[in-house]
Formats: sequence, C-alpha cells, structure tokens
Amino acid sequence: MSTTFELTGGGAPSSAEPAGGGEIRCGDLVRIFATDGVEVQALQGLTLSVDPGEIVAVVGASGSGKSTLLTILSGLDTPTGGSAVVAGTDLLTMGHAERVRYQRSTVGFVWQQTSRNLLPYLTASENVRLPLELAGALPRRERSRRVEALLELLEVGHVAGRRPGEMSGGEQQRTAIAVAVANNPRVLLADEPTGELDEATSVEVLEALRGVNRETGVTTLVVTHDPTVSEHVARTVQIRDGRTSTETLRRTETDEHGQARHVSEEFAVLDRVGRLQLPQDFVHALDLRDRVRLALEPDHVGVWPAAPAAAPAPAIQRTSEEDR
Ligand SMILES: Nc1ncnc2c1ncn2[C@@H]1O[C@H](COP(=O)(O)OP(=O)(O)OP(=O)(O)O)[C@@H](O)[C@H]1O
Repeated sequence: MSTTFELTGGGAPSSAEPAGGGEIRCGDLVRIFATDGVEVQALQGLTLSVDPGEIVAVVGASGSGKSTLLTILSGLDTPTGGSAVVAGTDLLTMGHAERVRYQRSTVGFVWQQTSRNLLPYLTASENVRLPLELAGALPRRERSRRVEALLELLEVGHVAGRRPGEMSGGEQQRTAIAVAVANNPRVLLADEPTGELDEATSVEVLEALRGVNRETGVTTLVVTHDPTVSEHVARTVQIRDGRTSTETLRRTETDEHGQARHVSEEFAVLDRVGRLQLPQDFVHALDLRDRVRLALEPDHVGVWPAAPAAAPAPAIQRTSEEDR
C-alpha cells in the first residue's frame, strides 16, 4: 500500500454548511455528552460527504466517535452543533413527524447485535415482509415476490422458513440486510455488522453489503472495527478523536501485462476550516510535538519539528506579525 499522504477537501468557507450534493453531508458536526457535570466531546467538528450510490466504510479506534456518528445519521440522536443532511433531510431541524418518516423510509439500519435486527418469533421471510406491511407500500402478491427476491439477493433463500434461532450468525445478518433495504431506503447504515462474526463469515457479510449496494444503488455507510474492510470497499474513512482524519481510496489498475492489481492510497482529510490531522506514524517518526514549522512551497506545504537545528530554511514562514 502506498504511504503517500495527499490532501482532500477544499478551501475554507466560513459557514458549517456541508458542500456538494452528497447523499450524506456532515459539516463540522459536534456532539457533546454531559454526564455528572463532565463533558465528553464525542464528535469534535467531523466533516464527511458520501455520494449517492457510494459505499463507504468508517473505521477508528474504540471511543473515536463512530457509533455516535451513526446514531445521529440514523435519526436516534441529535447533534449539539454543525450540520448533517441525509437524503435532503436536515437532521438538526427535523420535527417529530419527519423523524418518524425518516426512520421508516429514508434510512435502513443493520446493528451489531443480531437480536436487535430480527424478531425472534418470526421466520426470515416474515421478518423481511414486516416492514413492507407496516409501510403498506405494495399489493400483497408483490410483497411476497419482493421478499423472495431480497432473500435470493442476500443468498438466504434457503432459510426463508427458519426463525433467527435456527440460522447461523452470518445468515441472520444477511437476512437483517434484506429487512433493512425492504422498503427501498435511500441510505443504508450498518453499525459493526460483523462484530459478532468470525473472519470468514465477516467477509461474506461485507460482500453481501457490497452486493446490495451494487444491485440497488442504496448509499451505504458501514462502521466497523474490521481491519480488512478496505479490501471490500472503494473508500474507507478513518475517524480519530471525533474527526475524520484520513481516507483510503482503493482502485483497480491494469498493468502492462494486462493483469489487474489493486492499489490503495491513503489521504489526509482537510476540513472546512483548514484543519488536518497528521498521521500518528508521521508524528512519531519526526518526534513532532507541541508546535511545528510550516512552509508554503509552490506545490506543497512542508512540516518540520520546531527545533531550529532540525528545520531547513522554509521558503515562506508565517510569523505572528504577519497574522495580525
Ligand atoms: N451517551 C453517552 N454519554 C456520555 N458519553 C458518551 C455517550 N455515548 C458515547 N459517549 C462517549 O463518546 C465517545 C465516543 O463514543 P462512541 O461510542 O461514538 O465511540 P466508538 O468509536 O463507536 O467506540 P467503539 O468502537 O468502542 O464502539 C466515547 O468517549 C464515549 O465514552
């Protein structure tokens, strides 16, 4: 994998409004929890844009804010500040009726705990049928056809008549994906969908999510600890301390012998006010701490440790006088 870091994002507009026409757009998203007088900043100005039809994985260490982000995007929690717009719905200003509509038809979810996704006393096909019946969207016969088609798409047609307790963990999660997309949501959110599965089954479930994304075009965001997820999606966003820090983009190239090869490249994310997080290994390699020197070069920005001995003469160095 390449270790070149490049910047994504652009400019520094003054407002927190997210740019572009993304299906998921978060700008400077903040979520502060206050418990017993102590404040925890779970999201500290997170910026994220996901295009319609894209599948993106969100990874990050425990406590970095992944679940907080997903809970906000699913409409179960409201951010403290910033902006979040999903499929045209403003999550900060939506009222109660709009929230119910949003959760019923705009977004579908798959949670880590299989017990949260499926009703234990219903069979796989009854579980998939339930959201269709609640929405009253299709005539009866078409509902049955849709249930069958979804179970086939997720390759769980063979468990149509079984209850969750009679299925494997992977079959349960694939059925849960069928339930989540039954009503054709615009966005599919999955929080650690492979968290309770072994490695081989995790691969199947991630591939199932990718298949559904490809077949239905549903914009998909998967939060995961799974370090192999970058092999299954074209874009992986890393969250650190409540902010997007790096992105890994994966593409397939054909070499001079006509052989396809996968190339992954990691980018640092520049937020709307010009902040970026240096990768931890870069910080450690140069022992960067407290303050660093910056220099604007014709085509890049240089970063040096502040100690004079280590710093070359930068082409342009801002001083506090220039800031005034
Ligand atoms: N309801 C809450 N009240 C107080 N603090 C919270 C609450 N929910 C989350 N936090 C805190 O916010 C931070 C981010 O938590 P979050 O669950 O989003 O992280 P995560 O990346 O999903 O972690 P994990 O991978 O372990 O699930 C943590 O410090 C957590 O303790």
